[in-house]
Amino acid sequence: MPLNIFQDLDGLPRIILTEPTGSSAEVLLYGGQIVSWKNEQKQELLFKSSKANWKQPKAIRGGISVCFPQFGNMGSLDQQGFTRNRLWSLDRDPSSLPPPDNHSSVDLIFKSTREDLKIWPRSFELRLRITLSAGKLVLIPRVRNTDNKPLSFTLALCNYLIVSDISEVRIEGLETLDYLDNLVKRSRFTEQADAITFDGEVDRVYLRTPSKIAIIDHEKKRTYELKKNGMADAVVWNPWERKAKAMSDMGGEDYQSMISLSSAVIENPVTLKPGEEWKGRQELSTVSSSYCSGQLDPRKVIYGFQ
Ligand SMILES: O=P(O)(O)OC[C@H]1O[C@@H](O)[C@H](O)[C@@H](O)[C@@H]1O
Repeated sequence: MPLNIFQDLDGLPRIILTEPTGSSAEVLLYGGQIVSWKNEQKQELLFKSSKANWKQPKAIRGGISVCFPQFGNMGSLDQQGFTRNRLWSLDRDPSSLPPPDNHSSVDLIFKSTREDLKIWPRSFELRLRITLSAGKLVLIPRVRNTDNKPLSFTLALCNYLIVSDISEVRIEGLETLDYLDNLVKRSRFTEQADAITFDGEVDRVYLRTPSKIAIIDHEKKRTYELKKNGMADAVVWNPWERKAKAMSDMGGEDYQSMISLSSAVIENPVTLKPGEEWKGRQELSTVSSSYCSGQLDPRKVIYGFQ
């Protein structure tokens, strides 16, 4: 059965993915952005700002967006690159990946237009496969160098997740790692805490992280697991109150119910020879936890101990 593409009231073509247990996801062709992921109980898992601007050309504040070919302001392009602010297409030939399941998977592609080539004169194909299954959302980004010279890029899958209260959330899996602190001119530090907790603005690029990171939300009794391959780094961001209030597309109190944890390749940019392809993978899932004074051993979540 073909994919359903809806043109909603905002005029943004969107694709709805569903799967038998009742979970669903919504994907916009604009930016290849995932704007909704609901679990079997129809609870939304992806944060969207209460002041999200659904008008192009800016990406919507929230969901999951692909920042390419530049992370943040680490280059001459606009913040987070330009592909999140462009219209993508359905990829009818996602060759080298097995055929998608039409209900629960979609393949998207972005290729630069003539105008884009003026901003970044490199020829490439950026692909994204989004697959929904019971309790899981899997993203496979791919980049092919279709130019006749080498292509270098940084990339991030910027995930905005809903949490009950940011002050009560812990991130496990990043302890003892080095990070670049975007709030201190990207200075390098080593994480000293047992877990990342939040009591103010955080904007850090953790380097060479393990492939599994957990966000433990005690109040919601929910743990998000992020598993990633091909993307060595992870970005943790929460703007906190002052910055949130200064942002035109973020509600002043929204920072309390979100955490942004991104899979990224930043420290060592990818360089592709002509014709070469890079592939990454990110799997997001939730584990419900009945955490109560130490019942949940976070090491089980991270390392899978029984
Ligand atoms: O406002 P943007 O471009 O979507 O970026 C939001 C944030 O995204 C994070 O990933 C970056 O680390 C932050 O530095 C940035 O402020």
